[in-house]
Amino acid sequence: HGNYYCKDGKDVMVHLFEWRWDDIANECENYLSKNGYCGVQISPPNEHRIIIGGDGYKDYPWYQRYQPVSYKLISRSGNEEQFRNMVKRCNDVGVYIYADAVINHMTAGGIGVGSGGSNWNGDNQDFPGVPYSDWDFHGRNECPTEDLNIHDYNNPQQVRFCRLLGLRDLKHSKDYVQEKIAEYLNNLISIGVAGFRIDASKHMEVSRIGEILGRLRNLNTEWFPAGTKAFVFQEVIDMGSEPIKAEHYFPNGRVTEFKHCKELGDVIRKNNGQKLRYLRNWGPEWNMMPGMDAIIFTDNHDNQRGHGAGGFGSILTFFEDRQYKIANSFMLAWPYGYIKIMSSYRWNRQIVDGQDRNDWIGPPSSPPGVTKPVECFGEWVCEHRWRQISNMVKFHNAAVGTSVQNWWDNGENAIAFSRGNKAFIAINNENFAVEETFQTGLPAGDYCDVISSENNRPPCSGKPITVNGDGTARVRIENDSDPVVALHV
Ligand SMILES: O=C(NCCCOc1c(-c2ccc(O)c(O)c2)oc2cc(O)cc(O)c2c1=O)[C@@H]1CCCN1C(=O)/C=C/c1ccc(O)c(O)c1
Ligand SMILES: [Ca+2]
Repeated sequence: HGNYYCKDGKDVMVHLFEWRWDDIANECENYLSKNGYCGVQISPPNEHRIIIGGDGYKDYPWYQRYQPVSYKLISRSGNEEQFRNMVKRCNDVGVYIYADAVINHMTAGGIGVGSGGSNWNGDNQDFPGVPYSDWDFHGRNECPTEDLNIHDYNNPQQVRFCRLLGLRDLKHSKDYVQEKIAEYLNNLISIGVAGFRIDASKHMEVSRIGEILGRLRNLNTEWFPAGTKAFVFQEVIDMGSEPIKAEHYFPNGRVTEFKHCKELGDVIRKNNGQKLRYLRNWGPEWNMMPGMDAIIFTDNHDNQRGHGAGGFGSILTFFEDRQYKIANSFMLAWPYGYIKIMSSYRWNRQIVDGQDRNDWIGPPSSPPGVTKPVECFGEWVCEHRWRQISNMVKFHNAAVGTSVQNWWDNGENAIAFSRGNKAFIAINNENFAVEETFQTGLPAGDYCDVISSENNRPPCSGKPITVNGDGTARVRIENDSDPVVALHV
């Protein structure tokens, strides 16, 4: 489904996790459109539950956005008018919006009022804001477990038809349910949204997702060519140990490749004695899905908090900034998959017995529960603005369509390669500096290392690099906080 994915060879997306719509609109105009980004994954725009844990603990957790109350466009990120404004302003500068579609479920048990003022009652599965009623959800007829919750991820029937952590599970076999979901997604499309992340796809049957996608209209011709279909990627957390596989979902569109972030984290952390030179055959030979089907990332909103594959031992995050820059530099330099850069907010991580006690904490807010405007590099990490990452997006765009050539490694944890005659990168994950004369594949001339410099050509605010007539260059890669050197035309 959907082949629309930006244009002019750009294809890097950023997940502006928990950002407000007004702030995203500003970021599209002021930064993303000027730095080679072409897509934004936004937090779920629909009305959601407001979770108060009580006595200040677990109040307004980030995952309240993943408990829908209705499909009204009123959430912690803003109202419908602000949403429309954001989509228009971003589309007008060629940065497209991919909405996080939470369509497997509604809230868990309990009752309350959602972020848009709609009443909801999870106990008797009544969501008047849609409306959904009891018969729109899976029950004893479909789910085999006593408490209607998922207990066994090796049982596809439980995974699809029982409740994920008590979340009321929509019955997608019903025409009405498919109609309401399609109505929601088509509303987003008519506003100008370019595609969707289908949340918790593992918990829906492939065919039902396909039927829902079959009900979608083509993209809005104010910004997209007539007949363009939504770009869809499905979240399927598949680390290879469960019967439900990512490739089952290929007929519907692309799929998140969670093996990517775990394996890359393990290599860069040197887990089990792994070496950077192992990345020479990075891609399907590492048991990952074909690049054309893969949405890849170094971390995401869930596993950056220690959940999911590998816990804290594998996934790299902004907390591990030196290794994180290596991971993102490599990901952006290597020709595999569709890349999604994570952009986070800071929280007070407190790992106790392998679990972050604060893994629930929501975005910066004042008063509690009301998200603050974004200020990069303070409470908002803005990884996508880090020079070492955003300049590598430009590297990625300059290298589009070229293959890996001139691979070099020192047998251990220092590697280098070029991308055709467009770009060259050297990465040093040793604990000593590396200095070599490399074949860069680049035309002779003066370049700037884009990891330390703003520009790729002189005048250089960082390291100048001269490429000789034979394409070689003498390069020294420190083992400091920026252990990468990258050049591109
Ligand atoms: O301990 C938790 N969850 C139990 C582990 C199951 O994790 C969840 C998974 C999940 C995890 C691993 C899998 O292999 C899998 O198929 C599904 O997907 C979700 C998707 C949602 O839309 C809403 C959710 O609450 C969840 C969820 O709880 C905490 C507290 C509640 C939310 N949560 C969380 O940890 C929330 C996690 C979360 C939320 C949104 C996501 O898109 C996501 O991928 C994970
Ligand atoms: Ca389900």
